[in-house]
Amino acid sequence: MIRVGVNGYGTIGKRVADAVNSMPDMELVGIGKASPNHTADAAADRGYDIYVPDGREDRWEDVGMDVAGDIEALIDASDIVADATPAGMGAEYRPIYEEHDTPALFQGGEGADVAEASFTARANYSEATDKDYVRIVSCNTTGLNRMFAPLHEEYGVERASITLVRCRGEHAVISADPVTLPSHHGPDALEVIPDMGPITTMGMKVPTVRHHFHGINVELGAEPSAEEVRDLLASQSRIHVIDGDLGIDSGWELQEFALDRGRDRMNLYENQIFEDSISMDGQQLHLFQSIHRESDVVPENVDAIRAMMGEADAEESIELTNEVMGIGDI
Ligand SMILES: NC(=O)C1=CN([C@@H]2O[C@H](COP(=O)(O)OP(=O)(O)OC[C@H]3O[C@@H](n4cnc5c(N)ncnc54)[C@H](OP(=O)(O)O)[C@@H]3O)[C@@H](O)[C@H]2O)C=CC1
Ligand SMILES: O=C(OP(=O)(O)O)[C@H](O)COP(=O)(O)O
Repeated sequence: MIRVGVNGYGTIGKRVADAVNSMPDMELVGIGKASPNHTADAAADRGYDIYVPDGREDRWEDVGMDVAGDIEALIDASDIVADATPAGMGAEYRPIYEEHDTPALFQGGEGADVAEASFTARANYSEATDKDYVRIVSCNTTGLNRMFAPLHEEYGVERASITLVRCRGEHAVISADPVTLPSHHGPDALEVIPDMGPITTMGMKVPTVRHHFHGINVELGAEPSAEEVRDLLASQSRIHVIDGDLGIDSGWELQEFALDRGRDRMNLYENQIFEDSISMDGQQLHLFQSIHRESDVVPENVDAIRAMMGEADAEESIELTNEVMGIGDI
């Protein structure tokens, strides 16, 4: 059994904790959380032990919530920690993980230099084998890498130009995010698949929630038909090619789709590629895909834990994770 601590129990951490807790080869030691709010209450209801930053115990006791110890106790009790603290805080925690000699994996809000490798299971699982510090790239970059990896293996990705429309749920404006180019996604994709052609990514943000959209243009090293590309992408276990007849064209429809399929927390772990958008013009591939920002990195966390612990190869880990989480059942 791999004993896993999940430090940070927000959007990503709560999903990673549930996934770890459901794996037959893992034991969830507990979760790290700062404030004793409703999310903490829900974690306690799920039976998760809660560890809090040193010095905060009184706040929890004041509202009658049990604390199992401080975060350093969580780190000590764990074989590995999945860090899902707010962007940038993982880098502050890294020296503490090192002091406790506990390997850790980080999320995409951290810079590449927080870890020894950046990770997407489909693309570079073995890069994380026996490493102590690994970064799961962001939700958008994970979605790009899952698409790039089979295209690059089959045809070669000679160059790509991607427009990312990122859901940010903030003010009712559309903005460049950031104005400078490229956004971090292209460089991060190349951290994972370094031998692809230049990748230019342009980020925008819009005031909506849960689902990012990507307008994709990839120049391939061959001229397959749109049907061949469709079949290749549909054969990937973490890509769902949405049948055009289903009438899905928005993040709202995708949320309904997830709920109707009984997905916990509206999770859609798979890239959602719109079948009717897949087009080829010579070597140029165009398509639209959507990424559920809250959940696509969750199976990647599970696989990275196995890779870092040297417990399984890529195929074994991905298959087990998919089976337990119901990935590919839609
Ligand atoms: N949100 C998303 O859709 C995605 C996020 N990511 C990345 O995942 C990481 C986590 O993001 P997200 O889940 O959104 O973050 P959230 O803000 O939702 O959650 C952060 C968690 O960390 C806890 N926390 C705060 N301070 C501490 C501390 N000192 N020690 C331990 N825990 C602490 C928070 O507790 P409390 O609530 O009590 O303050 C909260 O539980 C970031 O790197 C982000 O960029 C990647 C893909 C998608
Ligand atoms: O949506 C996200 O997080 P955030 O909006 O909570 O910062 C993910 O971290 C992915 O963002 P990005 O891949 O566009 O950087």
